[in-house]
Formats: sequence, structure tokens, C-alpha cells
Amino acid sequence: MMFMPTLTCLRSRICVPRAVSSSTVLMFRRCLHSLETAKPASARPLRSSAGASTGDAESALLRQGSECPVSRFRSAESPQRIDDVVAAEVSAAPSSSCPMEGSTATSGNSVVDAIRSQWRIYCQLSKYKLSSLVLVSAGFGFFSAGGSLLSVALPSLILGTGFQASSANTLNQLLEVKQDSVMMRTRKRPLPTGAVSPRAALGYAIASAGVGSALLFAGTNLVTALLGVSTIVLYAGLYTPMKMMSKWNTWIGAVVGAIPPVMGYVATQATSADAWAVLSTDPAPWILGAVLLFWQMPHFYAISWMCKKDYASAGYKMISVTDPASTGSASLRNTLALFPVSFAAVAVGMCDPWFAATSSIVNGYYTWKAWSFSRQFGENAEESTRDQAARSLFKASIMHLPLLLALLVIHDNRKTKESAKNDGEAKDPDE
Ligand SMILES: CC(C)=CCC/C(C)=C/CC/C(C)=C/COP(=O)(O)OP(=O)(O)O
Repeated sequence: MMFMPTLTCLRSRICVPRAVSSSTVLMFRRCLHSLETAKPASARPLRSSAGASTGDAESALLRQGSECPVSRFRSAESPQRIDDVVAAEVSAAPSSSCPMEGSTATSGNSVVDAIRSQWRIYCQLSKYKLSSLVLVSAGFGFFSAGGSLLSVALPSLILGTGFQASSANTLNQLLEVKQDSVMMRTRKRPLPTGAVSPRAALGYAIASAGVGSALLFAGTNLVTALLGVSTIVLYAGLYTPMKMMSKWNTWIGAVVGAIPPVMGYVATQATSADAWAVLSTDPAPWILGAVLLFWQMPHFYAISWMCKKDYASAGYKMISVTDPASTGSASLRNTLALFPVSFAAVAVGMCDPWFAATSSIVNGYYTWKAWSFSRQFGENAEESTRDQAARSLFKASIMHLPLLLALLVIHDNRKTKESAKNDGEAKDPDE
């Protein structure tokens, strides 16, 4: 049975998700009520900031070269004690090494300052860095399917997907105000600080979803628009509440991140019938989606390890919190899955045979980093090397995706075949 999220407002006037079947409208109404009566977290003292949303957290992690929020484990532990160590970390006060998002407060009082401040608030609600990555992956799908730079579908895809992603990210923050207020990384987001009201954020989310879907429908096709709507539902309606329930949430999150390149791919089709035909006959969009899916898993697992204390303090059931000992092996399994996915790209004629070799080099490097991480859960592993291996896997993930996508472009067999065909026709038009 599928879980439908709803929110129960506790006596503490805080919304927490639980798994019952109920309407999403009811969920938001209850949440709005509780949030509006709750005291904003801005009243609490906040520390200095360095990032915003997952995207900002990632940049901050790279900059700092440090674990997300977590002080290092105190000493080497035997593998049997990993859970104990995490539990001990959870109970300890969070350290200041966690990347945090910037304040939305402004110092000036001019109209320009006010507009700038509002702009920043809505950028933060949209998680603009994460949304930009979503747009890049949708654009990649579009060009991979042979989409033209001059096509009207391209601006529709970019703007439509951007609005939909903004909507999904705002709904996610509306549902996580309590958790975001607790986590060092997210406590300065506009909703926890009270910089924006839940009602305004909800209005923004609904308007963005409407505008984005209309743009996609008008400029591309219905299938692309519906894929985007399903992504919003999956992210806000399933992934977000599942973070509080099960370590399997990461799979749903990875599916969410895998859909935008598929949207880009089918956005090249003028009609819904053609888009549907592409989805049901062409393996290429599925392969692109699978690349994104299996790339994200070790990426998120590494982040989950680096941020385990922050996640635990907010009550998130990330793998690093509920099943820490399997974080390494789960990362390794998913990097290994990238090999058959890459070979499939050759097998279906999407890429030339050299892609099997070149992709194996970059997939091999990513796998090696995941393997190194998984080895740190063995008998003689030390906490410091385990944390270091997680950071190293995270950095490898940042390098891996652009490299693999570049190789997909370099080895694109369909473009080579197409130009060979065009050359042949140009030489002998009567044939
Ligand atoms: C077309 C469309 C609607 C695209 C949306 C794509 C999208 C929102 C991808 C996000 C993927 C993801 C799991 C992010 C982490 O969220 P998180 O909640 O773990 O991050 P947080 O801790 O920073 O809040």
C-alpha cells in the first residue's frame, strides 16, 4: 500500500509526518495552521552561515573538506560498535562544522533592499542551486535526444522545469520546518527563521507548479508536463515524509533526481503521442535516468554519512543513522550498477563500443572510492579513516557525473550514424 503523508500537529505546535491515507490539502491546511501559530526560530541565536540547501551544503562541504555537521568519532571502534558510536554522536551537541545557509535578513530599508531580500527568500525556497542542477540534467536529456538550440521547446523546458522544481523544493521546506529548524545546515532557511510566512510559501509553491506545468504543456507536450507533476508528487508527497520513516527514502529521492533528464529527452517531441512512443520504444531516456539514479545513491550515502549527526538530531531515518554499518556496502553496490547501465548504452546502439572502455575507467574510479569506503566498516577500521573515505567518495561523485555525461556525448553513436547518413545522401542525391 502506498503511503500518503499527512501531518499531525502536536501539542508543541509542530507538524510531524506520519503514514496514514489522507488528503494532501488537509495536510497543508493543518501544517499552515500550526506554523502560523508557532514561534519563529529567528528568536533563537543563530550561528554564522555558509550555504543553502543540499546544493549549498555540497559546495560548503567541498570548500571545507570537512564532515557535514559532525565532530569526528572519539576513537577507533570495532565494527560491532558502529551503531553505538552513532547513537553517542546523536546524543552529543552538534558541532559548528556543519555548512549552514545564509540569513535572509537585510540591513537596509530601501525599496531595492526589500526587493533584493524577497528575491533571495524565494531563491532559497526554490533551492536555486539544486534546481539549477535539475535544469542541467533536463537540458542534457534534451540535447541527447537531438533537440535543437533554436527550438521553442527548449525555453519552455528550462522555464517549466525550473518552476516545477521550485514548487517541489518549496513544498519540501513547508513540510520540514521543524526538522530544518533543528539542523545546523538548514536552520537559517526562510521558513524556520520566519522570513516568509507558510501561507506565502504555499502560494508560491502552487503558483510555480501551475505556471511550470502550463509552460511544459504549451511548449513541449503533455507527457513532459505530467512527468514533472509526478516528480513534484514523488518528492513532496513520498520522499519528504519517508525521510522520517525509513532508510529507503534515498531510493525515492534518487528516482526524483533521475526523472528530469527523461523529461528533457521526451520534450523534443511535438505531440504527446510521439513522446509516449519514445518512452515506450527508445531505451536511451531510460538509460539516462538509470545513470542519474545509480550515480545519486553513493553520492547521497556519502552526504548521509558526513551529515549523520545533523540528520539524526532532526529525526531523519537516513541509512547512516538507522543502519550505519551498511552505508559502505550499499554505496559500493550502486557504483557497480553503473557498469551494466553503461554497457547497455553500447548494447542498444546509443554509444559506440569505445564507451564500454572509457566509461569503465570513470565508473571504476567511483567504484574504487566506494569500495575504499565500504572497507572502513571492517574489523580494524578506524573512525577517522571511515569519515575520510566518505568525504573522498563524495568528492569522487562530484567529478564522476560530468565525466560520464561528457563521455556519453563524445561516444554518441546516433549522431555519428546520422551525419554519416547525411554525408552519403549529399554525395549521391539520386541514389
Ligand atoms: C521537475 C521537478 C519537479 C524536479 C524536482 C527535482 C528535485 C527536487 C530533485 C531533488 C532530489 C533530492 C532527493 C534532493 C534532496 O532533498 P532533501 O530534502 O534531502 O534536501 P534538504 O535536506 O536540503 O532539504
